[in-house]
Amino acid sequence: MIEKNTGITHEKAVVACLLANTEAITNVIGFLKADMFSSRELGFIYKAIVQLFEQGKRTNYNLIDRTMQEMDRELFLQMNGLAYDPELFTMARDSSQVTEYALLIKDSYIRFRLTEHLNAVKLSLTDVGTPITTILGTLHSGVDKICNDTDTGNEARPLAEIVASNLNDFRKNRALGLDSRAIPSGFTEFDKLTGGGFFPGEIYTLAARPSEGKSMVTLHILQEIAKKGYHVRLVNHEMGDYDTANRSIAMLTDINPDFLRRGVLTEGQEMEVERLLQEELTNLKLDIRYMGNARIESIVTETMLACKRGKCDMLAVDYLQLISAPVEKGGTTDEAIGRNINALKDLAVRCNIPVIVVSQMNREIEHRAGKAKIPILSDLRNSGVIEQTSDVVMFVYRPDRLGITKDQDTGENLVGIAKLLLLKNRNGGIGHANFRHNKTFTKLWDFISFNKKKSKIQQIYPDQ
Ligand SMILES: Nc1ncnc2c1ncn2[C@@H]1O[C@H](COP(=O)(O)OP(=O)(O)OP(=O)(O)O)[C@@H](O)[C@H]1O
Repeated sequence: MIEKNTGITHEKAVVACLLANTEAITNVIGFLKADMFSSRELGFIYKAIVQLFEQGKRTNYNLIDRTMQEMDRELFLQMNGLAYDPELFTMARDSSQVTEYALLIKDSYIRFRLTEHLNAVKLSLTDVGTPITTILGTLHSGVDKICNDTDTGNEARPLAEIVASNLNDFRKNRALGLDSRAIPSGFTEFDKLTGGGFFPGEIYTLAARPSEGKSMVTLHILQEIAKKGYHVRLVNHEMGDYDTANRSIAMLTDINPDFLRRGVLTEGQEMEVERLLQEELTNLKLDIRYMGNARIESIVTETMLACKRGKCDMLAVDYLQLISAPVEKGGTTDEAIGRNINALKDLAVRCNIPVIVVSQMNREIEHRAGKAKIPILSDLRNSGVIEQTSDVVMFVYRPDRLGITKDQDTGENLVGIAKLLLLKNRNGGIGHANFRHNKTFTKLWDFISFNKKKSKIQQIYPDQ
């Protein structure tokens, strides 16, 4: 038997959590449906919240009220909108419990549907005229329907359905004239190695020694991708918007970063920034978001909303260890960071976008003998779980920063050449991809096209 009051308490708790915390919806939307609520009114509020989320809108009380009015004015007036139950705004709302409560609602709903169904079957048993095979058939089909309606035990999809959806994708990509569904990084060697660049649904961990250039490489890649018309998003935990923008200016103009840091430019430099704004940045869809040590739920929700609005083809997070990672009782920091990177992987899959996550390294490499200090996978900080979850793990490696100016095997000049070392690639090749940088690492270039235009660039940057 369903205990109606217990059910209502959970329903109230879920709605109260969702009203208080807009991010909590991402925890429950995958399995909780409005008709699972036994309270018509609470189910209605939930339905409005879901609709807003599907439209990519961040919820607030006014918006929910308005949406409810639009959805069913009669019911809205009957219950007096969100004012229906003032307790919703005052009851204790521990949003960490929202998934648990929502699962209890789903559980109650299935029990309720099963009870209804079994009662009907029981009744037909008393009718000796109904063949037993019919009764058994009804029993099975009813249980099947409940499972289908609630996605219980039916989360898997038939292979044929998935292949058909892939086929649609193949056709769309060919019609668009694409070589690969991956988003090209702007580094030709990297794209060649990976089969096209960054693949939707995959997570790319980018690590390096301190100040080796992780943030610069990430920003550069996002800029190059945005230049191709993609809408990209950088969530920054380390650098404020002002500094990120200054790095972009330094990358895209010839203004010395020291001037930008001081915040005072010459009139000529101001004109250069003005030109940059008007000619290159106005239509560049690169969104920057400083989030300090925000919780992973905030990053996930904001990104999901941006994706639903068609405003996020790719996400980069700089950097993993600065995302808030509360350690559970008896747990470890590694487990907490593991939960964060798993949530980012899930986000990449659910939104079907590539996610770059910048990560720190541990100090092991500094203790290794020899000059080369070439990173290995176990140099990743919190390495186990990061390595397992990431589809690709790559390191920025700058030999000239270690005083290595010539390749020992090939004799190649390494000054101004950095490498992306791909040490893990679940679905593609591993190896290294070169790129170019100037002496101060304020500008990066594709290795291949740089070589073609080398003489021109050398006139401007003689250190190359
Ligand atoms: N606009 C700029 N202003 C100052 N330094 C810059 C700028 N652009 C590039 N650099 C140089 O690039 C180097 C790499 O910086 P970046 O922040 O990308 O490294 P990181 O590996 O992300 O660093 P951290 O370990 O601090 O996270 C810096 O040491 C700095 O010398």
